[in-house]
Parts: sequence; C-alpha cells; structure tokens
Amino acid sequence: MSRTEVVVYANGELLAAAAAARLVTRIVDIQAAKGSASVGLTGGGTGIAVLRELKESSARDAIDWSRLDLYWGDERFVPADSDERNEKQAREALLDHVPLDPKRVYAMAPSDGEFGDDVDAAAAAYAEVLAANASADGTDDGSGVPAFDIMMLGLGGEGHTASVFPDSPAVHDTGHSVVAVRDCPKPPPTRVSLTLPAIRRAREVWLMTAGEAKAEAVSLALSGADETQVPVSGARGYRRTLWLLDRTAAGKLTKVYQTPNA
Ligand SMILES: O=C1O[C@H](COP(=O)(O)O)[C@@H](O)[C@H](O)[C@H]1O
Repeated sequence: MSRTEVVVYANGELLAAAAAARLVTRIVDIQAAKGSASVGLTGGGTGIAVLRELKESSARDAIDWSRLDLYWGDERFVPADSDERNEKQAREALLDHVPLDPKRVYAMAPSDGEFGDDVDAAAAAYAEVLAANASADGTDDGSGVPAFDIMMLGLGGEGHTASVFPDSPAVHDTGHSVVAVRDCPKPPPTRVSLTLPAIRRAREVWLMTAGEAKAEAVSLALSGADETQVPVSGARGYRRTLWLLDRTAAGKLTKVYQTPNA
C-alpha cells in the first residue's frame, strides 16, 4: 500500500537541511537492509540546495558512497560544461566531494556527448541503461525500469515535474521510460526526462519545493488533479510519496499537516 505524507518547514533553508538529514538516514537504512541503495536526483533550486546541505553535513560519512547508484529524473540537453546542466550542478554541490563509484553514476548524455545533438538518441540510450540495470538488479517488472529506492523531484509553478510539462507529449507518453522533450515552456527548451510511469517505479518519491510560486501546483496535486494538466499529481512512489515543503509552498493547502517548528 502506498501512503502520502506532507511535512512543512518554516523556510526553504530548513527544508533543505532537514531533507539532507533525512536522506542520510534513509540511505544508511536501505544499505543496511539490502547492501546498496539507488537514488534519483533532481535539478532545481531546492534539489541542489539539499545536495549542498549534504556536502556540508558530517553525517554524510555514514553513507557508503561506493554502494550507491545515482540516476537523474531529468536533464537539460545542453553541453556538458553548461551551468544549466543538472548533472554539473549536482557534481559541484556534492558528487565531486564524496567517494562515489563513477560506474554507478548514471548521468543523461549532454548535447555535445556521444550522441551529439540527437536528443532522441540520448533518451533512448538512457532507457537502455535503465533496462540493463533493472535486469541486473532483479527489480525489472517488465517495464525496463529499476525500482529506485528514492526518487527526488522538484516541481514548477505550472505543475511540471522532472521535465514532464502540462499537456505535453511527455505527459501523454505511457509507452516509454525516458523521452526527449522539446519546446519546453521553461528554458532550456530541449531536455531528456523520465516519464510518469517510470517515476512511479520508485519505492519512494520525495517532492521537495519552496516558495509561494509553487503553492497552487502543490495544492492541486494534493487534491488529485488530472496528471495531464498538473503532471506532478502523477509523481507517486509505490510505497510512499513524501512532500517536503516550506510554509509558503504549503500556503494553499487546506488540511493541516505535520509542521515541525514551522
Ligand atoms: O528545470 C527544472 O525545474 C524543476 C524545478 O526547479 P525549481 O528551481 O523551480 O525548483 C526541476 O525539478 C527539474 O529537475 C529541472 O530540470
């Protein structure tokens, strides 16, 4: 059975620090239980702030970084050295500072990588990586997507998550795990993204966001809005969906949620 939980923090800084602490605990518990853990990373302000907090935390040494598989929920299809790239931001914030096994860091291709500017090929290649890993780790249910332990995601004020935007081809795609995304309303316009069905292969989805601009989308998603109009509504973990919000992002919720020190 899947459960939804909402935790509200006083501000975005506290949210990022608390999410980083939560991530350490969860990864350590998962590694203790089954040897290794898999985590999907997100771009965006809050997602990168969480990684920065983790880098600064001495508790990060509790994680066995060599037994961690890292994926991305989406990537901006730009050159490898572009500051807009989610992977580059994640590396600077955390990944370059911890002893990861480079073979277990599964980045999506940049626009100057092995597939050149062919974004469809980049998406197809990532789908192949997911399928190979799902088969290797024994979690393939026929979808070709591993059962990620934790998928971290952000969201946009218009309701996008990963790079799945409202009423876009990606949100209507139920036949692929990874898609090329063009003409994004938010720049950069070309991206690679997991689809909603692939996201739902995660045991836990953590939706993390701060700011008043996100309040409407948060409220719509938690009221069960149609995922084709509010894609984040369809981002659910099959065991748990955890919303980590600051007070302003939670500002349009009518129900009272757990609010530590908020
Ligand atoms: O472009 C993106 O935006 C979203 C949300 O970012 P935010 O800065 O508004 O929090 C993010 O989830 C996604 O990974 C990223 O590519």
